[in-house]
Amino acid sequence: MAKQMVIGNWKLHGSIGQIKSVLGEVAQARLAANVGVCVPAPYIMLAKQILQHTHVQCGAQDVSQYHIGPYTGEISSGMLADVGCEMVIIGHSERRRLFGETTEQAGVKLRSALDAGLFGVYCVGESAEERRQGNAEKVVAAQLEVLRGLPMGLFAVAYEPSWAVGSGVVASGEQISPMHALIKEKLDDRVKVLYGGSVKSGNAAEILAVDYVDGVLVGGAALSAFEFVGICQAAR
Ligand SMILES: O=C(CO)COP(=O)(O)O
Repeated sequence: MAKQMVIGNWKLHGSIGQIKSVLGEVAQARLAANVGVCVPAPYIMLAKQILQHTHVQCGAQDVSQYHIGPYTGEISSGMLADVGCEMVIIGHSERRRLFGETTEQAGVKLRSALDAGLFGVYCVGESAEERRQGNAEKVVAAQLEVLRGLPMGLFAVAYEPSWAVGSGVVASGEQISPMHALIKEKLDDRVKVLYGGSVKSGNAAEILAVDYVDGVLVGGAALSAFEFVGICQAAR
């Protein structure tokens, strides 16, 4: 079986000092897993430099749907590729919920990222209310619609139920496994499906052993070298 993936999402955290100390330790760890770190955009080049002699890839957390032009504040996929960025998270629940990003926009962003040669990490997931109403599968299926026709192998899907993100509540194997199976069934069984939501070094081995889990997308625990390296070491 191909190596499981562990991707860290730093969100709006970090400084030059913190990037140097955490990624410096990650660089020393000689990780066997397929690892990526998605840092805030101003630190991508620094992260690249620190991780240059490792297999750890560097990523961004969002990208513009536009390539070039009068779009103040935007960063294009071409610019990310230009500074050595290798992957990008797209459609994270925080982008959708807090910044009103739509599935259609996320689909355009993903296509733009793939065109620039970036690996896409496309996030899907339901809210607590949507799960309570029995609509989790329907919500995720609708978020997958924009992936139709995309070539496999150039992106992964991250299943991150928003109620598990930053809450300390991890989805159970009984919730994760059928959702990952559904995602593979809707797309292609070769698509890598990662789980995200309160993954820590202490629960990573259990989550990574769940059927149809090809890796994890890690938020808070990615800010600690001890935690993040522990999660990477749990990957098979
Ligand atoms: O949103 C996440 C990763 O993208 C998950 O965040 P936490 O690991 O902090 O729950």
